[in-house]
Amino acid sequence: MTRVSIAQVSKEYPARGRSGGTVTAVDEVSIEVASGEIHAIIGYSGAGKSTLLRLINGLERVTSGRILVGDQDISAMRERELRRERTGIGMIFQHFNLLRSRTVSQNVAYPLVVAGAPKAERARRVVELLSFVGLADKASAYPEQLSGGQKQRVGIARALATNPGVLLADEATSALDPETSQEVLALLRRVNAEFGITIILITHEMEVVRGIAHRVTVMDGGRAVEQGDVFDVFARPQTDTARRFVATALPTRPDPAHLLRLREQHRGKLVAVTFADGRVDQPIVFRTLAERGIDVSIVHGGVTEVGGRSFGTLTLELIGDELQVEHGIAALGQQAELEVLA
Ligand SMILES: Nc1ncnc2c1ncn2[C@@H]1O[C@H](COP(=O)(O)OP(=O)(O)OP(=O)(O)O)[C@@H](O)[C@H]1O
Repeated sequence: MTRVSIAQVSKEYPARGRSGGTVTAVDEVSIEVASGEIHAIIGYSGAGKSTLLRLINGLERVTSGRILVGDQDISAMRERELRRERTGIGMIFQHFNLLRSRTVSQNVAYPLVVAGAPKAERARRVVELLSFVGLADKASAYPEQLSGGQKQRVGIARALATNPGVLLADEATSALDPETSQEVLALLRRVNAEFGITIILITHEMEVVRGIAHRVTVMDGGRAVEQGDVFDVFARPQTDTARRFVATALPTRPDPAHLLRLREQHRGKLVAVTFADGRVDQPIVFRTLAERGIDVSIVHGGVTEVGGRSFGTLTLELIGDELQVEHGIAALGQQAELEVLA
């Protein structure tokens, strides 16, 4: 069980091409990752995610700020101490980074060889890990004989070999098809649940965050622009970046051009109902309207779930007696966030 504390961390690089200038890849970022938490760092390309991950395992050194992994101050360590500390930090990669000339067993054993573990212990651990990731029958296979999902399972087994307290995942499912991605995410959930391993994953995929993370940090331009429980951040995004991510997972409000088209096609009252606190669910909304004899159709939007709580925005067309529709809207306004669009 290991917590990770990132405090006011910045990383500057010399600007490529220009002399004297610097690029701030990570800008005063603070993230507290509790022991046993799955924390997603989401952002577009160039946001600084990979740099931050490399700072956590000490592959890059901070320009300022402090990073604690457990009680160890990664940002202050010398290279030799760091090498030892890294056995407590596993890492998996988008393109798996397996050794092509070694078998699955040898790949998984590799960190144990580096750590100087005795042969018998290595053999025992490899069997245990391959069975955990469901690849016991592939021990003697070579990476090129495996599917992408199987390669990532080997990557996960290898990352767990030295019993790390923290696992860093760098776009671990980005190279996989959606179904295989879900299988790998399910395996990571088991890694977290069965071993209590803290997981920090970077991704540009909203589905990954929704599917696995407890908490999320949204990065933009090197800064952490939004942070919190996944449900809270996605149900009420505060920044454009977070809003754009939510919109990739489900259609939200119609934009003005779309609203014009909806108005042409639908003669009833158009209202947008937002489910954002996890309490109000769809049956309540539809019942409230049906009780007043109002016909309802969903004309746009979507609702999804995080941790069993639903959020999203539905644009509804309400048709019925004018007064009843007004009453319905008033009643609904007591229960959910509602905006009359037309
Ligand atoms: N070694 C380096 N030297 C100079 N600039 C760098 C270096 N590494 C990263 N950068 C710059 O820092 C910024 C953040 O890059 P980083 O790779 O961390 O972002 P990212 O969010 O992981 O994006 P991607 O998903 O595309 O890798 C970018 O502007 C990048 O060009």
